[in-house]
Amino acid sequence: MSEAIIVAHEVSVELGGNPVLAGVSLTASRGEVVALVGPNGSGKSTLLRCLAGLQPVTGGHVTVLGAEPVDEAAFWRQVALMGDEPAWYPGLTGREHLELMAAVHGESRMTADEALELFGLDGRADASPLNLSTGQRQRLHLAATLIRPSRVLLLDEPERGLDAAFRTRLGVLVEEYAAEGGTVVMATHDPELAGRGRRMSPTGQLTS
Ligand SMILES: Nc1ncnc2c1ncn2[C@@H]1O[C@H](COP(=O)(O)OP(=O)(O)OP(=O)(O)O)[C@@H](O)[C@H]1O
Repeated sequence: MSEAIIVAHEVSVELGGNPVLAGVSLTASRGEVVALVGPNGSGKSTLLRCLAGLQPVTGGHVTVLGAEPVDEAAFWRQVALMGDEPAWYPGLTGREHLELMAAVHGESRMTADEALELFGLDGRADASPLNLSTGQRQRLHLAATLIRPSRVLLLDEPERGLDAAFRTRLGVLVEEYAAEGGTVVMATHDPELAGRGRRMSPTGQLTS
């Protein structure tokens, strides 16, 4: 039996007095990809935020890497979260953002130039992220998330803005991350991407 890296046990969350998650359980092991699927508003992002220690639970419990997730530096050194678009640094190019991530985290999984090539950004490496297209900015965000070492990858709709070819490549990258021993939980509306992992729904209903 593989090592359980993420355990959510009967997690409940209320937001604004409304139940958003009602007794959701999830386990993700080392080397596993779990895809959170379900309609808009079903609680995928909320569950991811619980796993990231950003959303307190009203019932149940969560452990990540054997401890309760906490919004602290030691936790984020092991856990990479890709959610909403980050605030890009004014005056830094795309390449410089990647160099910054690689330098700060150390032992990066690839160089900035390798990441630029892998994410199809080599032609726009010296542009400000703000001057990239929506899909190019999403690729840069993914590159910045995947260049750094981590043991857990939490992705919230990573396919947003990506063209079909790159969505397929993203699926391969996620599988490779897991094959290297990482654990991935990703919320997605893309059926092909969801098919890369074990599908589960925060409502417990899998429609297809
Ligand atoms: N701050 C908040 N206060 C009250 N309700 C909230 C808040 N944030 C989210 N919700 C509600 O919680 C529910 C779950 O939202 P969540 O963003 O987790 O869904 P989701 O499955 O990720 O949706 P989507 O597919 O649209 O991204 C929704 O009904 C949403 O309206």
